[in-house]
Amino acid sequence: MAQHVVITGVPRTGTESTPPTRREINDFVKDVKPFSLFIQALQAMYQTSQKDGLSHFQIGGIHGLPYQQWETSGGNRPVGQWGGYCTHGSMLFPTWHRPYVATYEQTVQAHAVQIADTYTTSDKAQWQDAAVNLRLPYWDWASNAVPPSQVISDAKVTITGPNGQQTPVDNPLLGYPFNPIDPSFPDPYSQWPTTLRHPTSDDSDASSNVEELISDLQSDARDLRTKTYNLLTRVSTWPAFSNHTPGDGGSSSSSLEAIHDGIHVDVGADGHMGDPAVAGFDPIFFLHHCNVDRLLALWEALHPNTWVTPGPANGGTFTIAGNATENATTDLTPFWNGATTYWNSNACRNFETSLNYTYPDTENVEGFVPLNEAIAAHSGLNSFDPRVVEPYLKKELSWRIQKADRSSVDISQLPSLQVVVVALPLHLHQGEMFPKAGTPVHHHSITEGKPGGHQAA
Ligand SMILES: N[C@@H](CC1=CC(=O)C(=O)C=C1)C(=O)O
Repeated sequence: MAQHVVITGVPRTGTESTPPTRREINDFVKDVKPFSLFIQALQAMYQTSQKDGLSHFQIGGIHGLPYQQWETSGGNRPVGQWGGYCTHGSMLFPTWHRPYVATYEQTVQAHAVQIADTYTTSDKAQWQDAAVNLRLPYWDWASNAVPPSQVISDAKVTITGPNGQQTPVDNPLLGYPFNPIDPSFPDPYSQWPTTLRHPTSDDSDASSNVEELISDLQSDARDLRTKTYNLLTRVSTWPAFSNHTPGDGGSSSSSLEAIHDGIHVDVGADGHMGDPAVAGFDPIFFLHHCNVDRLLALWEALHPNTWVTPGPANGGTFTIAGNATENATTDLTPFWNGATTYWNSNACRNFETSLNYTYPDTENVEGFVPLNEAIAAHSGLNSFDPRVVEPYLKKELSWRIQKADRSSVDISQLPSLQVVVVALPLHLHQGEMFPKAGTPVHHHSITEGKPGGHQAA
């Protein structure tokens, strides 16, 4: 038995064929069930004792302060110059944050499942379903530089509670109230009872200056969009993509980490988000990093043959020595993936299968090619009966991939391609003008075993 929390992502239920989608925050806040469950799950994590490894405080504290061991990973004190576990300025910046976000996500979702079980409404099953499918929302700051009011300014948010009543509750997305303020915190963090964005002062009665926050994000909006576009379309090596240490033709401002740094500063200014030592305590950190992970996912899709290259640890972390070399198999501590092993970059490269989530942008794309006319014209069978057509198509159906410039692409270069044949039975009822469609029937044996054909799960 493992003596520590194991990061699995949200557990698979067995009934889902593709993993559920992480959704953009503007869309997410409008969907009553996931939003209500998310808010209540955050409340539960805030109420969990700060001594518990899965409290909001302890997960947030993996990143930087209190610079302590989490879930038995590493020793009693940092081995690198930086006391937190997060890897900054290093090749591992994008991939370290992947299991980190998954840690928060699996904890939120586990609470949501328990909360959904307490609903006494007639649509309880739908609440339970919403909990099973709940994933962390991401804040796509390249499209929507200013997050919705539920994330930055609403003191109260309205949720539908377990009795079905709409209830206004204190908004946990505005900040985390420390309970207590950790004794390791230096000034001014030792003064502030809650996380702050653009704090109005260093005193204990400081508040967040939301107008200033909005104004900073608005002035950065165009820049964020252009930089993100350039990142996806022009940056093509891992050293230049991954982190803000200039490398491989990259610059200190065009990498994923550099763009992400700007958001930290825009959101936090002199508050928690602006300082890696305490940024992980602000709940917006996880919406932001969910988007950083999405950009990694998009970049992976655009550069399927490029991945983590070896590089210096740049000062190290709680567990990584400052002069170490990191690569795709370096342990992403403290994220255990078993009793004695940790996640590494290779293990979480395919996030859909390893951590059980997807993004709207990377979900399966589906297209249909009707075969009726071709079968009628070429087969000479005089029938659409599947028993007649199936053996014919097994023998004759072929496909190839061609680019817009008509050059062909080797099918083995596109492992995700799946061609399947589906028959749609039509029934013409008496007196009706058009036939009604029945249930589609798959004929997987037609394409199975051929390159790009049906792949058994
Ligand atoms: N220190 C970064 C901003 C920053 C990055 C982080 O990764 C973080 O957690 C908090 C803040 C900068 O000044 O640009």
